[in-house]
Amino acid sequence: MSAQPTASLFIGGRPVEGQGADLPVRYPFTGDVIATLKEATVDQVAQACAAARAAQPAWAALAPVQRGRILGRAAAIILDRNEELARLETLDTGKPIQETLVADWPSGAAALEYFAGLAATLTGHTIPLGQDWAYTRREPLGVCAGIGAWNYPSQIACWKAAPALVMGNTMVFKPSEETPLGALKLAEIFIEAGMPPGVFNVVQGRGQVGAALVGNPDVAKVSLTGSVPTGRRVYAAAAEGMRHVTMELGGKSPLIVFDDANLEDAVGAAILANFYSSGQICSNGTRVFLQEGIKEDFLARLAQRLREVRMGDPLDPNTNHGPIISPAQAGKIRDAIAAGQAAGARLVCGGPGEGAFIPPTVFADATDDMAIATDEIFGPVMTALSFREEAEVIARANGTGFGLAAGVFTQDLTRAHRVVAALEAGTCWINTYNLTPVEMPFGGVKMSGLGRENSAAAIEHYSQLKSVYVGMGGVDAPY
Ligand SMILES: NC(=O)c1ccc[n+]([C@@H]2O[C@H](COP(=O)([O-])OP(=O)(O)OC[C@H]3O[C@@H](n4cnc5c(N)ncnc54)[C@H](O)[C@@H]3O)[C@@H](O)[C@H]2O)c1
Repeated sequence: MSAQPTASLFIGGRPVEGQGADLPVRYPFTGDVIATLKEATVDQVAQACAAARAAQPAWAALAPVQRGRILGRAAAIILDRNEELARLETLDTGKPIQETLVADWPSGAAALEYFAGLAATLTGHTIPLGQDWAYTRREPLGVCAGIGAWNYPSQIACWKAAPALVMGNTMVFKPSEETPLGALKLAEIFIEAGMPPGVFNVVQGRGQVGAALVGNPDVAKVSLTGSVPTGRRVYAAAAEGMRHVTMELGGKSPLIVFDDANLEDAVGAAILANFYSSGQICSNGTRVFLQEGIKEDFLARLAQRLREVRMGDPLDPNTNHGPIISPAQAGKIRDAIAAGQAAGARLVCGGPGEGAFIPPTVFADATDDMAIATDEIFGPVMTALSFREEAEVIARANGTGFGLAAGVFTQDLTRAHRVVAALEAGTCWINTYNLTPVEMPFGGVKMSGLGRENSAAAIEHYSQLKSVYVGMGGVDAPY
């Protein structure tokens, strides 16, 4: 099984071979090497940034509707080839094909379509000042660097490229070293859709290639999806050059289930909030707070439904739980499971699993200070905590440095909105979980990040305002 691309990088509208270290790409299910890429050297990162800088003025000078049209064509190509692209995404990530067919490229295409439509609506304001007046121009930032995580590689590339490009910026994108294949396809599709060379470039490599990109003097903005420790480093490096940032980082989000909730729906949401994509989702609600009266019923029903999980070959359409991205990540998840057991939490179901697979794992009777309740595991591990009262659960839900997402299950309308208003999280769900339509802003507060992706809000993070004061009369100088 091979997924070898034409070349490792994409610079100035064409595939270019990397001149750096080898980057083997393994299919997480078998561990087989399906492609061997080469990292970009620091010089090649600079070439990609120079190509993006050279392409930017002409790209920005197009009418917005022309840029939108190209993004729209790219979305149509993606949707047309969704099956082939989903297969590649499954090989790259190990995620079940039943997920990649609906959640990865289709979500990327939706972002391209959304921002394509928004393109022609982006305007400044006029400000009346009596005789004089002022206006604002919403202008691009220049070259934007995008850096991705491995869990949703193609979706992340599209979510970053769409608002950036539609605003007249150009981009150099570095996918995660674990999942380098999808972004190269996106670069090809953009060219096929009529995008000028140099508008979207791809470089490959590990953290130090990302660092070279962040520090490149041509780069005006950095948008990172990754962990909090990486986010801290990238934000600090970007600050050196006063670069704009968007930070989509990790979480340990609360999912609060009150005793009046529809139990079956809440159990379903807990499954989606913990085990979809083998739990490798930033916004997962991994601290599930259960009101005391329903705790045991909830856990019993959850364990029952989890028995129906089908782990196995990700390319089998019946498989709904795939392998973990890498042996290193599986090892970290197993360490977290062992720490939960050592700390005395009750293992309701699951456990360390075998090889690349870790089954849906549920801990109960945990306390807020256990590592399984404080640290992001980024795997299929849910921690159930019990609570008595609303004020108590709000305080405990907020008792974390993270603030990416949160969910509330209750039939009480006023309580749902009251609790959500009190939660320190950038993205909240009431009576559902983990839905991230392109129409809705997505992002975190506190250590989980800065800026927003998706929706018109994303445009603010890929543009800057120029204010223009227009004098309509004489100039009255003091001397
Ligand atoms: N908020 C979100 O939208 C979102 C979405 C998906 C994943 N995540 C988070 O991502 C993490 C998992 O992904 P990961 O393990 O790939 O994250 P990571 O932080 O290890 O790596 C993210 C990216 O940053 C690059 N990188 C590493 N060091 C760098 C440096 N010094 N300078 C520039 N780039 C550098 C990596 O090569 C990779 O491309 C989890 O914490 C998860 O919650 C967040």
